Amino acid sequence: MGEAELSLAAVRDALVREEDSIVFALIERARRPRNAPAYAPAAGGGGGGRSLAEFFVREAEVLHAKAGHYQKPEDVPFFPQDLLSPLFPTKDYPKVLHSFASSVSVNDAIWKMYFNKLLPLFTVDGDDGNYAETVALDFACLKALSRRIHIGKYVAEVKFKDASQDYSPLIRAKDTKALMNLLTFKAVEEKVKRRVEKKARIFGQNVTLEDNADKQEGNAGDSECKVNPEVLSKLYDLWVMPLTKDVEVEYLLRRLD
Ligand SMILES: O=C(O)C(=O)C[C@]1(C(=O)O)C=C[C@@H](O)C=C1
Repeated sequence: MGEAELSLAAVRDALVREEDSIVFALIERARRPRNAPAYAPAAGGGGGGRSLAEFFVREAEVLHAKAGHYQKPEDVPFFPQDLLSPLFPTKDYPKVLHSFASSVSVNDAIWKMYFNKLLPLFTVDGDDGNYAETVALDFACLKALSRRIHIGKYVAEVKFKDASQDYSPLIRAKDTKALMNLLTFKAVEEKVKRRVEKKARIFGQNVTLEDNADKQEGNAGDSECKVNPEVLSKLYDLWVMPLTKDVEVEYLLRRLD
């Protein structure tokens, strides 16, 4: 995101676009059952006692970093300590955020939320043995969620630039609660929840060529959807938006350093 694109409308558009990636990633993961053994600490097998899921994400991030990923402040690795510099030339992205922006991360909270709370809500109990495919799908979900949530850094920068006279005293006073209130727009949050639920309903239905007046796009019953639309609204309400706001506050608290 460059300086010219840095307006609240543009950043909110970026958040809207990320909703599609999150909904599709969840739909893909929901094709597989829970597959609990993929998350249990593994004895042997080259994972050093880690679960297959953790092993996969660590190794995938090493590859992604070598290829030049994680250069932008919104692309935050889950295991930054393992990463090497890119092996290929990377583009210099315009630096529109404060220099500490890359170190703002809530990925530990995203990791716990995804595996402990979200996964049981949208996958069915069961084990089909497709563990490698399953953890690759988890990685896609984690990446999409993390990216969306860390775009909060840009939201915070725009809000600060637009009203630095309101934010600066709260930042100096380290008043986390007042900062949280100032950056919260309840009406926007309601719209976001309704929109993601609708996207899950539309993207998650089976599309056929049969002419059936009861089943026009957007009218599929929730039980026919590949991911229950209410899970999306809950995910955003309980975790995605609160974590985005945590990123915003964390960024703002250091904005005057
Ligand atoms: O759109 C904003 O103003 C944001 O800060 C983003 C967001 C969100 O996560 O979607 C978070 C806080 C606001 O209350 C509304 C929405």
